[in-house]
Amino acid sequence: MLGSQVLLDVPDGWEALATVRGGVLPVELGDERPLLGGVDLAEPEDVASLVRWAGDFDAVIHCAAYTNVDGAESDEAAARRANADSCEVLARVCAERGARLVMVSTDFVFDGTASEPYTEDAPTAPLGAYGRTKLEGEERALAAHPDGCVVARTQWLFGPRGKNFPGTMLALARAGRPLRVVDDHFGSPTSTQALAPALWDLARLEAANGIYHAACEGRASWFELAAETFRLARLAPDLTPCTAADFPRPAPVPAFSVLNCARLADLRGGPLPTWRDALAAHLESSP
Ligand SMILES: NC(=O)C1=CN([C@@H]2O[C@H](COP(=O)(O)OP(=O)(O)OC[C@H]3O[C@@H](n4cnc5c(N)ncnc54)[C@H](OP(=O)(O)O)[C@@H]3O)[C@@H](O)[C@H]2O)C=CC1
Ligand SMILES: Cc1cn([C@H]2C[C@H](O)[C@@H](COP(=O)(O)OP(=O)(O)O[C@H]3O[C@@H](C)C(=O)[C@@H](O)[C@H]3O)O2)c(=O)[nH]c1=O
Repeated sequence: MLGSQVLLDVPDGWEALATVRGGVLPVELGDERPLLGGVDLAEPEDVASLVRWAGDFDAVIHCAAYTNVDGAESDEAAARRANADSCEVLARVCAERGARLVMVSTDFVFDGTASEPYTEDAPTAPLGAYGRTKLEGEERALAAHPDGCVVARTQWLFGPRGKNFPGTMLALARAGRPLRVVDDHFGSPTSTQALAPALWDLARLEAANGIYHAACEGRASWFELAAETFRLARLAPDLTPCTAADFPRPAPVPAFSVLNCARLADLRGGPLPTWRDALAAHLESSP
């Protein structure tokens, strides 16, 4: 989901090369976008060949990951490979080449017991395998490339391509399904369209270093996000709030993971848009 948006938002003066693991390219991006298939980013040989083939580069924005939060509980090794091994492989290559690495991470590195938005230096304590392996990726990337690695932690992503919560809600509602949605977990829904330019800034701005929280402004429960999605889409499904306990899932997840994004706003001269504005823009462009 996010990687395709980053590729669509290449800033003026930059050229980008994107990779996918399978041979199938996201054709809707257009044939002219430079995409390379068959690259496993956790495989040092694949990355070494890629770099030999691509030549000099200034930065890598690492969006690939194992994002099936529940699936990671029963296959942590696969999650670790995608979420941690790949970060170290890329960090080593970037360090050798003097290039910057921006790696995308998650609010799930926190345990969700806070009551105020998490700052970058708040203690991490992931509850499940997805968050644990993402945190390991952060640590291994920063250790391998201390002077040139930037970690961008984001959360609750939605966007025009790929599986995302507002899209799931719209599909279920259009299928006429009654919906019960968790109303006691809170985060900041964030659009890939708002986030991608911020990731490019983290890659471009020499002043950027260390960890940044990068999410849309404002907070919501999943229920509030569903309700706003239906309001904007002019749908009125049978929607009922429930607790997380009413909606059991394999992975333990944080109840409150709102991120304090002041550090990124200082760097860029302003915050990302509110999640409500970002959701409206998303639904206007992909109804
Ligand atoms: N979605 C969300 O709500 C959030 C996401 N994030 C982070 O943002 C980033 C982007 O997430 P999102 O766009 O949702 O991810 P997606 O799940 O949509 O896409 C992840 C991509 O990574 C690829 N991938 C996985 N392992 C490898 C590998 N070893 N080598 C090459 N490619 C690989 C997958 O390929 P394949 O199809 O072959 O498996 C897939 O195309 C991730 O780092 C994620 O952890 C952070 C917070 C929230
Ligand atoms: C489909 C459905 C989900 N839910 C709840 C379950 C869950 O708590 C919440 C969101 O469901 P998702 O499957 O989108 O959640 P999940 O995949 O856990 O979302 C997370 O993904 C990873 C990659 C991140 O990094 C996080 O920031 C976060 O976005 O909605 C309902 O309450 N009712 C429903 O009908």
